[in-house]
Amino acid sequence: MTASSPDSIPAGVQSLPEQTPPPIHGIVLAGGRSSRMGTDKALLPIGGVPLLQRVVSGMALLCRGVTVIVPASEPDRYAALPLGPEVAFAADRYPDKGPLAGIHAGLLAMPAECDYALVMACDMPVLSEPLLRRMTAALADSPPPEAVLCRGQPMHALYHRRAAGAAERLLAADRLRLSGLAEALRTRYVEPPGGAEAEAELFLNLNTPEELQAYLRKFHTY
Ligand SMILES: Nc1nc2c(ncn2[C@@H]2O[C@H](COP(=O)(O)OP(=O)(O)OP(=O)(O)O)[C@@H](O)[C@H]2O)c(=O)[nH]1
Repeated sequence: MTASSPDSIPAGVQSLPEQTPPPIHGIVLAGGRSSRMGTDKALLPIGGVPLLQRVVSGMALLCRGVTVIVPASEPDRYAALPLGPEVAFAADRYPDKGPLAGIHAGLLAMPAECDYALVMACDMPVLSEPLLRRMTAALADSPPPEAVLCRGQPMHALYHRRAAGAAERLLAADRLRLSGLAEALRTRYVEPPGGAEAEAELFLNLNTPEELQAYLRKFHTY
């Protein structure tokens, strides 16, 4: 290539600019029974703010809009929380089928401008921008993945809106394991930033009073 050839890179530019990552919608699962916690996990006060509100605020900073997925029997469960105008609610279409039903409903409710969603659980207090960047970089693969998971973690993961079809087939067959969704898709796995030892902290979720107490003690967020 000569300096005057039509496809030459202009002087001073070392490489072509990186592709702009596609807009990512945020989906937060907030159904479920919280039976191990004994009280609604979404409303646990962390530093005085309900956990769902904290998760949603973090997602709103990183995502193009956020949808909270609630049980079909209680569509207004969190309507009183001040979650902000960019936050929508959608209800499960398969009641009482667990997180897979929440992912399915979320993917069907995505706005047209986004093809991928970041799926989080309302009981996961840690949202990692470096991990999200690593996952969105994987979307440039050819062919593009239908899901990007950090190791085998089905939450804090990206799913293409097309994954709703695979989720629907699994739900119809009553195959509710979340790992079944990643297995049914063209899934790309990435490593956690900070290495394998960072995984437990990144994917911390608060299921029991003991886990909540340990989290509050560690991060001083009473
Ligand atoms: N939309 C939706 N979200 C769900 C459903 N079941 C669980 N979730 C969410 O998925 C995430 C993981 O849920 P789990 O901890 O496995 O289940 P849980 O019912 O919340 O809690 P346990 O009763 O203690 O098992 C949490 O964010 C839940 O709010 C469901 O049926 N619908």
